[in-house]
Amino acid sequence: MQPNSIERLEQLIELLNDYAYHYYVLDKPIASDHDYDVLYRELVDIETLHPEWIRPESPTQRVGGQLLEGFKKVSHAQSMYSLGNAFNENEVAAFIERVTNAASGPVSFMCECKIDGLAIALTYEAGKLVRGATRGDGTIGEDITHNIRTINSIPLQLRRPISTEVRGEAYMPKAVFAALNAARDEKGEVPLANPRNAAAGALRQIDPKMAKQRQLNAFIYDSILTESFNPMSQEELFNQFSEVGLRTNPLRRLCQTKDEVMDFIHEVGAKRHDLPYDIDGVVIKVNDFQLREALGFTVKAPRWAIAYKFPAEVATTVVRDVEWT
Ligand SMILES: NC(=O)c1c(N)nc(OC2CCCC2)nc1O[C@@H]1CCC[C@@H]1O
Repeated sequence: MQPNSIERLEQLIELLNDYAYHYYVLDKPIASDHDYDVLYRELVDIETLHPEWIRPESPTQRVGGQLLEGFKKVSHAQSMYSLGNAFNENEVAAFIERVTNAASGPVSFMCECKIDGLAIALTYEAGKLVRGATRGDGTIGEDITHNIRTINSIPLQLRRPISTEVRGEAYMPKAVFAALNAARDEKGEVPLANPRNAAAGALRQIDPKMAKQRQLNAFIYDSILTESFNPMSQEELFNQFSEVGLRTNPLRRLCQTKDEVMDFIHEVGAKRHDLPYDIDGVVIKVNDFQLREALGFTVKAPRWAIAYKFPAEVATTVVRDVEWT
């Protein structure tokens, strides 16, 4: 294969995107940073020699050059629903009872961490990322493709050439939030209030270079054009997401009873402070898609899911000991 050939360019894109999948999506690197950097440099060199060969799915294209004036509006093909809330075990029990009464047999529930970030919608055509949008009011969002592309765990090209729209949560990892605030403190700048606001600010940046600096991450949890996926359940949908290269949160559990749901809620609640991301609860979803179909939606939210919210935390303000002179 010729060194500066289009075949070599295509091979490098495939290789580098595969390395990125293992590193950012599976969190299991298969190449050293050095090896990645050497190949990345080779790709940049070929693209510099032949700019007409540059592909949108090339890893060198994550940070675009042109700045937008503003954000285009996006009307969601299917509403991005919100979730009804449950604040205690009784309300969880009531949800489970209501759903079980509507079912013809035992119901299983997929329980997921409720990531405290921003809902996003990603559109892929023939496996290539063509659009990223905010939830907005659930019906109309904003086109933030240029910033979505800077999130390393969101593939620019799926591992299967499918066309679909998937939904998930973009968030700022706690460690990134702490580092950004330390840097701002150094410069005497006002600190960011919390990771959620910081992520919202990042996705609203006009300049993708600024968004990239915010080092956001994302988990995918839903899809609306499921003809590309043919899942019978949330469990299967998560497995199919992984197969095509989409990142999902492994901290989830399929539960058969209210007690198992509550056990998961208590376990996640106990480890909440050690998680690398902020959560504000647990989302409890009917696993089976046929039962979801039967239950349907209210105007605002699905009848087949509920968000158990953790009690608001008491902000412990540390009062410094005053040196009495
Ligand atoms: N924040 C989350 O981690 C989360 C999740 N794990 N799963 C869902 O499922 C959707 C599917 C249909 C209705 C809710 N939604 C989530 O967050 C939503 C986005 C908008 C309102 C909720 O925060």
